[in-house]
Amino acid sequence: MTLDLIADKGIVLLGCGKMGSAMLKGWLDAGLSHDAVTAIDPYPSDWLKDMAAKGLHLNWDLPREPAVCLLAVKPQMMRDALPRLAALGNGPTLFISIAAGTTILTLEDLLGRRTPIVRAMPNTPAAIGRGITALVGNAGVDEDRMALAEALLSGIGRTVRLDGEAQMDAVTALSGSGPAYVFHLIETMEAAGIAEGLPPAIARELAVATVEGAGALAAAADEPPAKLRENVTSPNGTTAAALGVLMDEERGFPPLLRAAIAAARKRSEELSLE
Ligand SMILES: NC(=O)c1ccc[n+]([C@@H]2O[C@H](COP(=O)([O-])OP(=O)(O)OC[C@H]3O[C@@H](n4cnc5c(N)ncnc54)[C@H](OP(=O)(O)O)[C@@H]3O)[C@@H](O)[C@H]2O)c1
Ligand code: PRO
Repeated sequence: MTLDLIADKGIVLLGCGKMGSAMLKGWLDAGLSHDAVTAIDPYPSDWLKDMAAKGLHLNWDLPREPAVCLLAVKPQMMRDALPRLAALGNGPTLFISIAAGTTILTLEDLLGRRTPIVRAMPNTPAAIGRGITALVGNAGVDEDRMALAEALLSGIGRTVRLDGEAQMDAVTALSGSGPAYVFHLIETMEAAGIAEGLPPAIARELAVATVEGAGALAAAADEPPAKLRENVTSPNGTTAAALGVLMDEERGFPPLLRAAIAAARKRSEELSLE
């Protein structure tokens, strides 16, 4: 089973907001044909309407037996929205849900127990092909369908297979929500630079390029992030002065990030019950 199957039988997106659009943009940029895509969204964005003008099927009838249905509505909307696709359950169509918290069991209840379902957690850098998506399948997902899900999701970045669904709440808290933490880091670095006297445009450029470069170096280097941090830190220098604040075990990054990611994980668990 390859991506040719998607080109041939089509892909349906249920919900095409921020994350659905980020993924769709990544696939279209990677060469997926517009007319292989059916998007269902009650209030389509201008971007989605532009894609429809290029051949995407917007709020059309469903294809008879699409290769994939991507479920990208909010978790709270899933029970209202999913019956629209229920006729495709218990068949060959692979369902991929990216909804935070919504469990495979809930999706099986709505679509049928024999439905092949992959639960996946992507992140928004997917829009430029630099996302990372963790995925796990139910018993109906054979190796061919898992490979199809990985091939599709690797079109928008990296993929990682989980050992079990129980890991998904922690993944959501770390990499699903994670880009927001990094964007907030950029915002606060920029604001701190301005407070120290830099013009706003220069502070923004320095903050974005520093995070971009450090992320790329961490991804490319053989050394762990701790060694890369040490390489920046001259004895009794400027970095050591800053890290004295940031690495404080009471008030620095370690307790702050631990609390933030625990809060996100808890919220993901709660969403499974809503
Ligand atoms: N954003 C992220 O970074 C991210 C990352 C990983 C996973 N996720 C997951 O992705 C899902 C979507 O999140 P999002 O941030 O993209 O939210 P979003 O921007 O609100 O997108 C959801 C889309 O679904 C539409 N919708 C609402 N009811 C619908 C229905 N009955 N049928 C079809 N479409 C319907 C919404 O339209 P209206 O706006 O008009 O209501 C909206 O365009 C969530 O389950 C979230 O947990 C998000
Ligand atoms: N955005 C979704 C949320 O905030 C899920 C991960 C990223 O709930």
